[in-house]
Amino acid sequence: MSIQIKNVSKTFGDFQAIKPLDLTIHEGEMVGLLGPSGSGKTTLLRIIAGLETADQGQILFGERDMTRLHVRNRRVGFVFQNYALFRHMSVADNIAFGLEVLPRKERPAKAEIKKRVAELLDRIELSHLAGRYPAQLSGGQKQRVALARALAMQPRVLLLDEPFGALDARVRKELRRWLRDLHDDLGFTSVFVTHDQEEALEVSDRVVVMSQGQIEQQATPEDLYHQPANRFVYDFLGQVNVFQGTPWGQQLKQEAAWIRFPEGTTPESGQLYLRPHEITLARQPDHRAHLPLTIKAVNLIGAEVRLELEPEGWHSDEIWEAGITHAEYNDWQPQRGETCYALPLSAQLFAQDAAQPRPISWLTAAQVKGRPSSASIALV
Ligand SMILES: Nc1ncnc2c1ncn2[C@@H]1O[C@H](COP(=O)(O)OP(=O)(O)OP(=O)(O)O)[C@@H](O)[C@H]1O
Repeated sequence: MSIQIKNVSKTFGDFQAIKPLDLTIHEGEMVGLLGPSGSGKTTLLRIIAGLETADQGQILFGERDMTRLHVRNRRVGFVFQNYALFRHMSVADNIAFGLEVLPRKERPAKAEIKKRVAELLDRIELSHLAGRYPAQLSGGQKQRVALARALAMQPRVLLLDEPFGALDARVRKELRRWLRDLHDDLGFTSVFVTHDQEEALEVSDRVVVMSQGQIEQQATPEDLYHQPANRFVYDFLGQVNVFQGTPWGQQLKQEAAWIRFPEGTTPESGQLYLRPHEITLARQPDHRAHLPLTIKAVNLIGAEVRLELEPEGWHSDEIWEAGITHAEYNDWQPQRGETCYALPLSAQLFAQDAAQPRPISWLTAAQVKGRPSSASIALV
């Protein structure tokens, strides 16, 4: 079932939580609403659900206008962060609840309800815990039951508000993959709210980035990461290293630090944004840049070694970050307090007055082809 949001807005008192916006969610799509706290994600989700009324605009499911339809009649499934399971009911009864309370003429036969619950228990891999009560379950198990309960009603649209927000990182990761599989298997349309970029980028077909009640960008995770529409999106999605400078010939310069722009490109006053994988680290500067950095922290946990770097003799509002492989770490053995130099591979220039960033690349065509996915250390 597709969802169309047309010119919807919402105010609470004199505060505009949602500015007039349009959004189309395609049938079978999984869309993540991503944004900082207070950006209007939950309000938008509640408007889709019918739990909140928009001041203006229309909500369509398929071709059907749902704007004035009560939440009960929209056939949406919900999952919230705080489980909301019935404490006095077993897992199986929790899942069956929505079906049991349907008006008689819509209610499936007892045997059918039993069958559906058994299938769902199997799907959430909790058949062995059917008789347990919520207090006897872990957070991850409770959330799976909450999902099964929503799915029991066979919704065409599943709405999830920070569904895994209260769980620890490992369980969260597991559950979001599991949700994605379930979504693909059952073919419903899902919209979920999160403020976790990694979560949004990992499971969504499309991510809608919101701030201050409006949509900043809607795109596939890949496009969002590689072609951010504006500074807000760039900043919000993952770590970014920022170099603020003014032009000096072919260089963008700040104090003693500089980056030389490739031939054929002109530096402009503004900020150069470089993702951690868009720089390499070296023991010496070269013709591309003079960006001395002090190593502040070395984090060995993960697929690559993360270095936190503080500008030396120049300024950046936030600490810089870069990753090197474990093999490079073993060769180099970087120590806290040591100086190293960042060299740019590619970047986006946000010139002072420009709305759109300008991509800058120091890579040759051959390098672009064989480019590693993480930063690497040039052991010179
Ligand atoms: N019922 C309400 N009455 C008054 N203001 C509200 C109400 N619901 C939401 N707001 C305000 O609207 C804004 C958007 O809230 P919303 O919950 O949609 O944000 P959010 O992006 O989901 O944030 P979070 O990630 O913190 O949940 C906030 O400033 C919030 O205080």
